[in-house]
Amino acid sequence: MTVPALEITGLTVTYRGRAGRIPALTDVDLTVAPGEVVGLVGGSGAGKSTVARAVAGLVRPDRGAIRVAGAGVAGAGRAELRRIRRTMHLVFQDPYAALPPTLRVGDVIAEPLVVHRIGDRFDRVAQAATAVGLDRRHLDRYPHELSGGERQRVAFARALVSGPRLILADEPTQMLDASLRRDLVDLIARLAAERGIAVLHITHDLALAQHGCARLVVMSRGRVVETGPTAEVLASPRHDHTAALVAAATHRRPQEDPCAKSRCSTWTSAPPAAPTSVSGWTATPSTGPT
Ligand SMILES: Nc1ncnc2c1ncn2[C@@H]1O[C@H](COP(=O)(O)OP(=O)(O)OP(=O)(O)O)[C@@H](O)[C@H]1O
Repeated sequence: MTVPALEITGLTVTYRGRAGRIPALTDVDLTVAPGEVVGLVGGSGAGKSTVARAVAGLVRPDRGAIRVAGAGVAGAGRAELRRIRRTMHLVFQDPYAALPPTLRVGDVIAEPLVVHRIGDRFDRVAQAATAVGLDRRHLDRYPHELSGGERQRVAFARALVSGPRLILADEPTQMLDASLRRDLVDLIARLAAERGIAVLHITHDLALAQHGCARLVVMSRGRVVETGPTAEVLASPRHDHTAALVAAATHRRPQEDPCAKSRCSTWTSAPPAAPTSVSGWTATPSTGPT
């Protein structure tokens, strides 16, 4: 049997702060297979981001098990957690805040290679950039010199560069223009299919989930209330919360349907060819960081 890229069982998380105890997750079960894109949907405060934070080891669960490609996250020591983190990557919703502004894009993408002491940096960065459809000339620019859509592609190139088994994408389309959202979802689906990367895609947008996620996990108030193939869940929701989400999404369309705009297919086409002569990150490998 294939080992799931992500397997969560009985995950329970409580935040403790000045406001007291806030139960964020209760007995959450969830799996993502290699190459599968699973949409994690639910209303605001349902606990979706807390799932991603717990998987990344950023919040400590009260109980439950989290396994990434078979390795346990909860209770892992620092060295083991570091090793597990090499196999997964988080992409956040805000491509403006997530990228270090003082680094050139090539160095931004290379960061995980530096952190995890992985060699062949020049080639890996160039391959990751090409995979997300970035022109190599972007590598010498700074994040503020890119559009929002390009920055989010940089975020995905950085996620890809160390060869992860799992990408946790927390509302990655949220800050993008509607016309670019579906392009990003197509990119995620392609990366999963071509590279066998498992993706947990957290989103509010059911139209995007329908387009890019094979399976949905629906959360409400810290619990998983429904899960199943996306088409099935959306066509005949079994839980009231799912039905309400579907009704709200149906009501919003078609004005907010990102597919209504003509730029939807931009990223689905072949990535642009790399230029042959430029400087810095795009120069010969010997001048690039290693
Ligand atoms: N750092 C924190 N300290 C205390 N409570 C928190 C913290 N982060 C989140 N919460 C609470 O935990 C619950 C789940 O929050 P979470 O951010 O996981 O939900 P979400 O489904 O991702 O919401 P959204 O879609 O609005 O981002 C909410 O009640 C939230 O107020």
